[in-house]
Amino acid sequence: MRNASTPRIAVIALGGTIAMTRSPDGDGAAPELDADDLLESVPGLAERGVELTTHTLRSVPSPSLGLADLAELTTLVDKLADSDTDGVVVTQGTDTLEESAFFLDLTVRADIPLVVTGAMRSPSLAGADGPANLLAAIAVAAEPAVRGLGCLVVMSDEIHSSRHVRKTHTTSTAAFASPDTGPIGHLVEGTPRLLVRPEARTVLPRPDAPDPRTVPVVPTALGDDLALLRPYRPGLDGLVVAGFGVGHVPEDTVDLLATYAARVPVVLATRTGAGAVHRASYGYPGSEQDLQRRGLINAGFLDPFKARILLVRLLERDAGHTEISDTFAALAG
Ligand SMILES: NC(=O)C[C@H](N)C(=O)O
Repeated sequence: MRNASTPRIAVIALGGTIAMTRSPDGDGAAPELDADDLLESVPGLAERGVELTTHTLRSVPSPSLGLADLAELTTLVDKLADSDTDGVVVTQGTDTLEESAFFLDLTVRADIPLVVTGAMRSPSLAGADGPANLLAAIAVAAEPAVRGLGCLVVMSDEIHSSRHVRKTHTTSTAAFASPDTGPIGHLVEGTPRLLVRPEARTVLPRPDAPDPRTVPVVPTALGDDLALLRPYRPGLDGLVVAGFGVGHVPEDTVDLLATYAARVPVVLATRTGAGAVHRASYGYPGSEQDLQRRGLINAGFLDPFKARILLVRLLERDAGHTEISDTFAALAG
């Protein structure tokens, strides 16, 4: 019989480097390992006093994950929470981990501890970080104090809120950081210690069936007149512009962006990697003030890729311009 005080943690594997092996013929690493294999590689797991269930939902590199996969993942997490699961750990590739985590934060109904983790080094490399990250993630998922905090990311013994965390390095095992806030906690001798609480989460109801939307992220670049968006492309449902600095674009792209903003939601984020888009610091054509006067929506602290996830989720439920800008204002800071 199950001991009622033993936390019951579900581990859901999606693939990624944490689950990759190298083929003997010299090809690079590719996902092979399932959730059971991942747990077998974790030293000290038996002493953690948790009961584990495993689910291998996908076995893909994370660049190939899609919103339909995340919708299915959300359904599974909510289903597990409705059974007797106390916490959930999702393992996936690190390339898109910050987007998945934010999607889950916006979408999962349940308020059980939910943690996403991965690895920068595959199991066959010296100093593979997957087992330590998985052990730490399980410890956080088993921690009742993180209940209700939304989806968290645990990497390198740091606990991050999904709203602020970013992959900031291509290879370092310390690739994950929250440039605007720092980590919300750490693992100290294997035990989660929360230092601050993340901002309250917003949960957006899910549509009954996946309803894909076409929303590209378009970065600005010196001398680029956004030719890819010309002539006007009616197939786009929305746009996220990753502008310069606090939210700027070249003057010769302003009319084009205003044309889009008159028809579809256009969100203004920053390509800098940290800090918020401003509202009224600059007043020249192409400044953040000019663009917001022309209908662009301020992404606040949300980076362009998370802004896209939020916009897609809002469009999926047919939110209008006012609801979209109100949600961004409330959630993006
Ligand atoms: N470190 C990783 O997991 C990178 C890998 N390309 C992935 O995202 O699946």
